Amino acid sequence: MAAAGLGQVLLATAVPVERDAVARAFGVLSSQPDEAVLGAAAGPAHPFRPGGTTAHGWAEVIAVGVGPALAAACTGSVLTAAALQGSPYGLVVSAGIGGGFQPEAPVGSLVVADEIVAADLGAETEDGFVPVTELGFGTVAHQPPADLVRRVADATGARTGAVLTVSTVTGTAARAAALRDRHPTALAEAMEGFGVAEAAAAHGVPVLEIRAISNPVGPRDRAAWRIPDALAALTEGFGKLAPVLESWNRHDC
Ligand SMILES: O=C(O)c1cccc(C(=O)CC[C@H]2O[C@@H](n3cnc4c(=O)[nH]cnc43)[C@H](O)[C@@H]2O)c1
Repeated sequence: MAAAGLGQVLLATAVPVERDAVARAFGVLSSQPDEAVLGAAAGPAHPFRPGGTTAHGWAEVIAVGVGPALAAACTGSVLTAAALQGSPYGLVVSAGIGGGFQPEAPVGSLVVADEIVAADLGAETEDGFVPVTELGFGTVAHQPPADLVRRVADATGARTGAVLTVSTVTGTAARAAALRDRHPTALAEAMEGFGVAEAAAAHGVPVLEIRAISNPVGPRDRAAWRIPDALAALTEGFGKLAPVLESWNRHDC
């Protein structure tokens, strides 16, 4: 595999609580102002200004916003800025909480993506969903480095499978079943992975996605989301991951 250990690791979460849960694993707190991520909710400022958390000097943890579009734009901005400064990132990790397909990915478990899939990028037809690739456009999936995925799974006990990126959180059993029909290896869904992966691919940088499961994918029951448990799992998982990511940073794989 090509040399990939030549730059820092960019850890991209959606929201500040996820960013802080990851940063806690490295014993640091964020220097990124929350209002830089929360955007309209916090005032008229631009939704993102770079400036994150340095962890061990080899990783940066930032919140890039909710949804694939904002995540792609913010991640791309950070990767471009780093490249222009002559210190490009060597790996990007999309991280945070997510919904888990049951029973394979229970609440509180960790999932590492062997494939990052845009699950609703396409067209609805009388015959069902058609991905953009079948319409002759773009891409709908990115593959993280298999060797790194295996090492992450070995270090953390994370389950390995496809992680779907959706723009609409699944809220019915029918939708969950349709997604699983189309993506039999899917273990989780979230809202940023594919956007982060597109930005990384545009820069020729490898990507990972790691999700701590906060809720089942299925009928909407927001009160049942176990966000604190998932954030704790995220912190614990990244605590175990530090040596794996750091060695990826130092060596060719
Ligand atoms: O209450 C809602 O329905 C809702 C709608 C949009 C976003 C949220 C968040 O809490 C955002 C945080 C983050 O969580 C990820 N996530 C967690 N569970 C799921 C899921 O079942 N399906 C998709 N994404 C999920 C996602 O990456 C968000 O960025 C709540």
